Amino acid sequence: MERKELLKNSKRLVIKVGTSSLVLPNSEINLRAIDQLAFTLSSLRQAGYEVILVSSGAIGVGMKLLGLDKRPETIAKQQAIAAIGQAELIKIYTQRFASYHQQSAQVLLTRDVTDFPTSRQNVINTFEELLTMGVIPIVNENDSVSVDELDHLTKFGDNDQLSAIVSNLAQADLLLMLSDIDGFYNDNPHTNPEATLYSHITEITTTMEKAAGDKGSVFGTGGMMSKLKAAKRVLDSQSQMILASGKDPAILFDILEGKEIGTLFSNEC
Ligand SMILES: Nc1ncnc2c1ncn2[C@@H]1O[C@H](COP(=O)(O)OP(=O)(O)O)[C@@H](O)[C@H]1O
Ligand SMILES: N[C@@H](CCC(=O)OP(=O)(O)O)C(=O)O
Repeated sequence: MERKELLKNSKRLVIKVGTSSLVLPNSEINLRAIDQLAFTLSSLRQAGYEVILVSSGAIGVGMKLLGLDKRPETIAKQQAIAAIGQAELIKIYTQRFASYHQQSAQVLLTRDVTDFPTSRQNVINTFEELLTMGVIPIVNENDSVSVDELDHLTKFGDNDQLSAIVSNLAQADLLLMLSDIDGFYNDNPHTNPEATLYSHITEITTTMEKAAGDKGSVFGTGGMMSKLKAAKRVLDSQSQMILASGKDPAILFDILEGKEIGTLFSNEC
């Protein structure tokens, strides 16, 4: 089946952007990318799509505000930095979305909230209400309070997993994962120039898992393996995901028109 055909009923979208798309290599906030993202998502909303944004960047933006060039070791410091960065990140998003006449909202989640049935249902209800109101929810992990303890695990792991969980909660038709790379290759293209791009994957195989290497930037936590894990969640819930470059967010217009961009993960073939 053609890409266009596979995507034709995709109305409810979750878009995930990683830190590498939001923070420049020199640690400055990538205001151009945030503005273009706000423009693109506002346009899609106005064209009738329902849009949820899962945005990383709290720690990256917090580091920039404090003038740090590497992540502090202690959890307490990382959580404090996330609190600083998240507030600034949302301030920038709110301003940029408002300039395109688009209302946005902040939803911060921890894993226990999405695992426990009553609070899970409340999250689902919140997404439904916001989408009905035409609002774009901006979701991140509540990094400042989430913990990774054996008897009390409230972290998602990373935002790739969070975006797949949000897609599932909101019953999204399509997860658009924007990364610093234009798709999934049979080897890391940064170390192997011969690597070739997968354009459509129906099933995650062990060969693919072996080809998925580590993350490419100092700010993020995901890496390609984490994107494959997210894709597996999406395929297991009979939904679809596209991994593509976040360099120019306007790429989303072309993707939704069905152009062969990035890697499509879909059970349908
Ligand atoms: N097989 C692969 N295909 C594509 N990228 C890969 C692969 N293996 C490892 N990578 C690395 O994964 C990076 C993308 O993951 P990550 O750094 O987590 O991105 P982001 O911060 O955008 O979420 C790429 O830039 C690349 O260095
Ligand atoms: N919640 C963290 C993001 C963690 C994460 O997964 O980052 P990334 O790999 O850049 O998507 C933050 O906002 O800094």
